[in-house]
Amino acid sequence: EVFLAPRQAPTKDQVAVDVDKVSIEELLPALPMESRRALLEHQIHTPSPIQALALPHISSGKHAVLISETGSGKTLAYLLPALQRARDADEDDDGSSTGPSSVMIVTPTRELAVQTLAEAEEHCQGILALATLSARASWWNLMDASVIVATPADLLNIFDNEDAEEVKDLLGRVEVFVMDELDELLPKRKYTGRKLARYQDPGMWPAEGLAKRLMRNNERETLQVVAASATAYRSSRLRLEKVLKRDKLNRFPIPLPRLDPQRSSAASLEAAARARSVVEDEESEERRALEEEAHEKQTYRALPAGIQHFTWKVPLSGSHAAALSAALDLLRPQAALVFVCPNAGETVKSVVQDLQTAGWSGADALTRLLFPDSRTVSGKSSTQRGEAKGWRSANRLLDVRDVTRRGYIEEGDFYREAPIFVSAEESVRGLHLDAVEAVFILGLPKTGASYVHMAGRTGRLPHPRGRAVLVAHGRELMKVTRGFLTETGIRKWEPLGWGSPSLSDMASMADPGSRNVKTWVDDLYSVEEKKAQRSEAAARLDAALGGPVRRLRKRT
Ligand SMILES: Nc1ncnc2c1ncn2[C@@H]1O[C@H](COP(=O)(O)OP(=O)(O)OP(=O)(O)O)[C@@H](O)[C@H]1O
Repeated sequence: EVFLAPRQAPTKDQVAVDVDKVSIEELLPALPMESRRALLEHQIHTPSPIQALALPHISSGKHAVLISETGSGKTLAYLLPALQRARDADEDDDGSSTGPSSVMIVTPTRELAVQTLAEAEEHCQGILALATLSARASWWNLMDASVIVATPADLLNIFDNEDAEEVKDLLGRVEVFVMDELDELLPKRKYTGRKLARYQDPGMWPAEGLAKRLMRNNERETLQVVAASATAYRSSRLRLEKVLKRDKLNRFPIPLPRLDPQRSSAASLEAAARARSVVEDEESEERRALEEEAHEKQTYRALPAGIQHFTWKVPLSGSHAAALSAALDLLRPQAALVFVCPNAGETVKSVVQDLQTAGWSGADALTRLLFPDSRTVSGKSSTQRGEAKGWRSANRLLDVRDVTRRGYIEEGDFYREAPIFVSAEESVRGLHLDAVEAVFILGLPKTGASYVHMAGRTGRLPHPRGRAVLVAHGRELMKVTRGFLTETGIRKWEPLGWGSPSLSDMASMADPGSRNVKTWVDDLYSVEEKKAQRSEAAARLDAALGGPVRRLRKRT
């Protein structure tokens, strides 16, 4: 019944944005007018906990690894102070020998780069020269840019075709280097592409190559490194630190200061200040033992508390898409994201087709949009092939953002026309789509971290409520609900429903005039499927015992 209740209006944040004594302006006094206006437009008044910690820390030029829940505003937490620092550096610049200062932000996908760029543009119009993105940018755009947002492989590819001196010039201007989604940029696994990395040793990720090149070519004393992710676990941090340790100018304190509101009781500005000194103490601390990571994972909550987690059990013979359709009918989200895991036995395309058949006219694919080689350093031919694709996807992403913007979706819209975007995990890493009220994950996610990033596409600020539904077979569900506990910090997945009706049934149910969802879900699943399952179980037992159970009993 809970799930059939009319949708509740999102209530104000319960995810502890209780730093309401402070405002972002107080934390960043030199915030320019454009930024203030942009914040007001997005109804951003009080900083989120990570912002309360990060804004003063980063604007003072200190390095940082930002770790906080998905959708908690990490982007603004690094963007606002980074833009500020680039401006300040420009003002201090006595001669024009070093040229203007710039902020370089690298992301694992072009889509995320497009989104971050759009956010940066809102906050720096007219103040900094130009923000740009390598995928579309010519070399001259890049040379002029104050903010560069791109994937590391794109940047390395562009650098490769240019004069080394000019590249040195460009890198020499970088004042703040940001790695968004650190664990995706520097994953634990090794790069095992068919082609050897052209720039560095085999096994190196492009982000590593870029960081090394930056350190070699940038002589600024004040060069600042910031990394961010909800799941920046120890292994990714160590990998980054290993690169930074090699800096000839010794600019980076190891371990890097870690900003994590959950580890500091940042409930007020005083607490945030206390937390900052905790962080500074940490800089001098010895590297911790390996158990720490286990402990960290155990106590760490990478997803906001406003997300409810559900399971939907698919029978072995049933289809995930049909189960998804039934689950959608129960939850009726304003907009939804669906992830198809590789082991689900279904593809994005087939799921979209099945949803369309079942009457979900708003279903559409949002996948394989990303530049295919954006994650590894690779050969040129694939780069060129990816170029056009990358652009189509980037533009499409902006359309998708509009479609899912709250306010564009009329409350009264018939729920079967709601936008439902079907995708694969990596395409949507880090993206913010506003009205996504529910996320459906079909099949078994690879790791707890990938569950976190998929489920984290809902319940994001400023509407921190959402639902994540894992649609999978019984065994897979068990694996998740038992095995992912430590990585996700989720204590319980509530069962939402089970079974998968035939798609033609779903289609006939798509008539808005005749919907008593609860009744037909009960009819379809509870009675018929349960009966079928019971006889199936009996048959299995028979087989295990070498004959029908009842007859055995009769004989004895
Ligand atoms: N202080 C705030 N109050 C309300 N909304 C905010 C605040 N800060 C950011 N937001 C909004 O929250 C949304 C999510 O922010 P953002 O994309 O930066 O999350 P994130 O922490 O980077 O998440 P992820 O880990 O999934 O990448 C954005 O649309 C942003 O406008």
